[in-house]
Amino acid sequence: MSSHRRFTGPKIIVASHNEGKVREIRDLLAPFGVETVSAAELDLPEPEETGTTFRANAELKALAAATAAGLPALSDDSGLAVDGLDGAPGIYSARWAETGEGRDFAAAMQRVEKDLCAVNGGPNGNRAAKFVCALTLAWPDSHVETFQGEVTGTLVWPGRGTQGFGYDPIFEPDGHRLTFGEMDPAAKHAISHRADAFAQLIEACFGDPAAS
Ligand SMILES: O=c1nc[nH]c2c1ncn2[C@H]1C[C@H](O)[C@@H](COP(=O)(O)OP(=O)(O)OP(=O)(O)O)O1
Ligand SMILES: [Mg+2]
Repeated sequence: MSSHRRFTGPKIIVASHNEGKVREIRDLLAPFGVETVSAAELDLPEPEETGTTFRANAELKALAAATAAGLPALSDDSGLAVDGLDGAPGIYSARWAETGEGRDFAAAMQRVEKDLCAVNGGPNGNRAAKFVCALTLAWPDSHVETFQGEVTGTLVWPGRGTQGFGYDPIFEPDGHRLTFGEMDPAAKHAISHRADAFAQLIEACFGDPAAS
């Protein structure tokens, strides 16, 4: 018997204001016939990410949307954690790109590379990193289910590819020679941190109850 609460649909809020993420989450939910509406489409406010962990931020974003709109909401808090930088930028991955008027990921990637070269004494050395994703499904009564996924890889410089979003051009997942920026969306979805967390969410909250 699973102790997870199941999603009984039909409609879910994708509690994110990041278009790249919303697109990926919609792709990942597509096989389950769930109707989605994004927080941006509902004009929901973007809550301040005051948590100190991916989990805490995912939970506060999903709860804010679910309680405001009276519908189950799915959030994603994610980021790039670089081994040699003690896990930075981590939960600050979006904030490293903040310019005051929008986001500049070219600048954020440059900052990662500069900091890593400073630590390593040059472009070689330990370039291991991972992407982490916490997904929370929250209900209007404040029940939450949270799952965390990750994918390990290596940082390349300069970045390559124009697919995906955020830090994708500099991240080469282990066992692959393409960066996430060079991969087709389907190839990224097969191995990403978001897909890893998603598989756990689907199994716990969307799977066939008779099968568990
Ligand atoms: O697959 C990814 N490929 C590349 N970069 C990624 C990925 N996943 C997270 N990231 C980076 C960029 C993103 O902006 C930040 C997450 O920050 P995070 O606060 O969770 O999301 P966000 O502010 O962009 O949207 P929102 O909070 O409305 O969901 O980490
Ligand atoms: Mg955010």
